Amino acid sequence: MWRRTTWLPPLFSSSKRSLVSQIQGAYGLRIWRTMSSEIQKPEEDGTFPRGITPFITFVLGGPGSGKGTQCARIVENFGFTHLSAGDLLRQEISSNSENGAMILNTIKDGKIVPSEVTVKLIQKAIESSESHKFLIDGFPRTEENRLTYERIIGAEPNIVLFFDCPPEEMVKRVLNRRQGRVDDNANTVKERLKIFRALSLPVVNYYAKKGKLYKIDGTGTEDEIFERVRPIFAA
Ligand SMILES: Nc1ncnc2c1ncn2[C@@H]1O[C@H](COP(=O)(O)OP(=O)(O)OP(=O)(O)O)[C@@H](O)[C@H]1O
Ligand SMILES: O=c1ccn([C@@H]2O[C@H](COP(=O)(O)O)[C@@H](O)[C@H]2O)c(=O)[nH]1
Ligand SMILES: [Mg+2]
Repeated sequence: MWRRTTWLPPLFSSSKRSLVSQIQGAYGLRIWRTMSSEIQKPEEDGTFPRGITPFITFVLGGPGSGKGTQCARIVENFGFTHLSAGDLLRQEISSNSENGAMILNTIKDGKIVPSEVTVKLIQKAIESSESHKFLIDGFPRTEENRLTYERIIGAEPNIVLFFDCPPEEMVKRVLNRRQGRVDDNANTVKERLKIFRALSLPVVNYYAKKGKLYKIDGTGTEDEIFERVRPIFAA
C-alpha cells in the first residue's frame, strides 16, 4: 500500500478524489502552475513556455526497485510522459556527445553524473515535448541534483513516488535484468546501493518532510505494486 507521509496540505486532505484530479481542479484543466512559493527563479526563461508549469512527478527508489516498470504502467493507464534520467544519459553515450565518455565511466562506476549535465538533458526533453504531465524517473539522486533542478528549472515536483524495496530483492532483480546494461553487475550494484543509501535517501526524506512523498511497498508482483500506485492517479 502507498502511504502519504507526514502532513497533508489542505488542498490534498479532505476529498476522496485523487491527488492529481484535485490539483487539476484547483489549477485549471490541463495547465499546471507551480505550487511552491519557495522556488528560486530559473536561470533562463523558457523552460515552461508562457509561464505554464507542467505536472511533474519524481519517481525514486533504489537500483532495481521497479521504477521503470511502474512508470510504463502509469504511462499506459494515465497518459504521462516518461523521462528516465538514466535513459537520457545512456542516449548521450550512444550519440557520442561531448559528455558521452564521462557519462559512460560514471555509470560503469555506479557514481552520479554532474548535476548540470543531467538537469539540462531533462530540461531539453521537457521543452521539446507537448506533454503537460511528466514522470521523471531516477532523479534527483542527490540533494545537489535537487537544488540544481530547482535553480535551473525553477520549479519543484508536484508529487514524489518512492518505491521501497529490500536491498536483496533489488540486487536479485538487477542481476536478472539482462538488458546489457554496463552497470548490471555485482560490483556496480553494490556501489549504487551505497550511493542510494548515502545520497538518495536524504532526498526521499526531504520530500517526506514537505508532504509530497508517496511511499509505495515495492515488493510483490508488478500487478500488485501497480494496484498500490493506481489510486494515487485514479480519478
Ligand atoms: N515486482 C517485480 N517483481 C520481479 N521483478 C520485477 C518487478 N518489477 C520489476 N522487475 C524486474 O526487475 C528489473 C528491474 O526493474 P526496473 O528496471 O523497473 O527497475 P528500476 O528501478 O528502473 O532500476 P534501475 O534504477 O536500475 O533503472 C527488471 O528486469 C524488471 O523486469
Ligand atoms: O539523475 C541521474 C540518473 C542516473 N544517473 C546515472 O545513471 C545510472 C543508471 O541510472 P538508472 O536510473 O538506474 O537507469 C546511475 O547509476 C547513475 O550512474 C545519474 O548519474 N544521475
Ligand atoms: Mg530504471
